[in-house]
Amino acid sequence: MKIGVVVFPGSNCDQDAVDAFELLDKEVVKLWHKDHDLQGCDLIILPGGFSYGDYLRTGAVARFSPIMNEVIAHANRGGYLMGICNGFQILAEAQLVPGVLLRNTSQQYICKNVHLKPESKSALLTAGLDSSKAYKIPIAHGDGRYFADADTLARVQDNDQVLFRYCDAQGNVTDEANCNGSLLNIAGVCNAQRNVFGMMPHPERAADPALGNTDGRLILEQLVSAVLA
Ligand SMILES: NC(=O)CC[C@H](N)C(=O)O
Repeated sequence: MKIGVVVFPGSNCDQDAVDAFELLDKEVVKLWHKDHDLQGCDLIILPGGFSYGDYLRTGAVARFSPIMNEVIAHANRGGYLMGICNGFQILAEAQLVPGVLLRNTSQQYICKNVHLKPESKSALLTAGLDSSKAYKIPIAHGDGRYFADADTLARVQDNDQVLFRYCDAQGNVTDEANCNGSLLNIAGVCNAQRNVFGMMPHPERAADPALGNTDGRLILEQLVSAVLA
């Protein structure tokens, strides 16, 4: 199994993603955004950062990077693809996952640990996680407020596509725990086919025991086992 992490101009979490998957003993390569070759990777990661300086809208320019043609074709073939933070914003711009990410209601960039409740029982990323546990994962974003029109939101819920919701440390999904004002506290969603995953929090920044929190590693382990399933 081989993992490819796409590097856009302005990506700043690509090496964190590489390090996190290497800690899981996986083969990881970086894929330059101008390339057209996914190098036979089974799982593609769009990492966090500020691709193209977040100009126009965050993710709006990166969505048109050359490699996105191959990334979209990979997803359409049923290949696994995950976007983290800016990667999630790029997935939304490419309409590979439902909904959009808007400016946080506070109008502030927020950088802190939050808690996540795994939601979807049918998505391989979350089906194996403990739904009674609140996973402590860092966020770092200014544009993380999940929004979708009413029809899309109803479809996402009915179809069990909500991956994570912001909760408190006890696992309660409350308004206070909703750090950025996302609809229904949504922190991550998948596509209807369940092979494309997007989430705002950064599991790759909570994967190394040296950093004192390995809750993110549990999520990345699920991702890897989903690809192997
Ligand atoms: N950590 C990140 O990926 C930053 C995401 C994005 N550029 C934002 O501020 O919303």
